[in-house]
Amino acid sequence: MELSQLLRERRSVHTFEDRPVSPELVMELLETAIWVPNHRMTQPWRFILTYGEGRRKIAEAVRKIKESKEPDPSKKKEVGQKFYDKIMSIPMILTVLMKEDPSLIVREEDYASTSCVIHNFSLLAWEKGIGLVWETYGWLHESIFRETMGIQPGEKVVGNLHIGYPAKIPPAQPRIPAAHLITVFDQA
Ligand SMILES: Cc1cc2nc3c(=O)[nH]c(=O)nc-3n(C[C@H](O)[C@H](O)[C@H](O)COP(=O)(O)O)c2cc1C
Repeated sequence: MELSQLLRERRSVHTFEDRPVSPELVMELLETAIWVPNHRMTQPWRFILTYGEGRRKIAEAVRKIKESKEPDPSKKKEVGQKFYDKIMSIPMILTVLMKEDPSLIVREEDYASTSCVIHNFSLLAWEKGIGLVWETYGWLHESIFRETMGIQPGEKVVGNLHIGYPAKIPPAQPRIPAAHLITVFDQA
């Protein structure tokens, strides 16, 4: 597939077939995805790959978080179970972490590079028929989740990528043409 077609046709995918994704394939794609521009070559990223029975760790952590936040005691169990089931319905989750440099400038550059890794990975996956969505829900920053995943102080959770074979591909969301957003200086 032409790169331009791949870029235009990729979508964020939210619902997946009940079909496993090969961890070997994901690792192979990730090895290519990390070839991003990276000022100072800090390579600040780290990844946690969760699938199969491993998903129960995340599902249990989310259950605890959601139960603790539900004010109505009669609804706690139901709400916790809903989020537990949601996590268990996702074939694979890639948690993307980034070392947070004390310098704001370096941190911003590092976040830009890590975002490039994620998008590279997302395009490579799409080329193989695998969909994903980059999720940044609030509970990524809860201590229960961090402890469950062994996330160290000074590591930023950039996102959870929900990965799987798409059950449904959402329609494209329109983009403002770049031509409407560009200022050109071509004369003195
Ligand atoms: C930094 C970032 C965070 C995102 N967080 C979420 C999220 O928490 N939940 C979600 O459904 N989509 C999330 N998305 C996906 C966007 O909603 C999606 O890219 C956008 O709707 C455009 O759709 P498309 O990717 O199919 O073109 C995120 C995307 C980015 C780049």
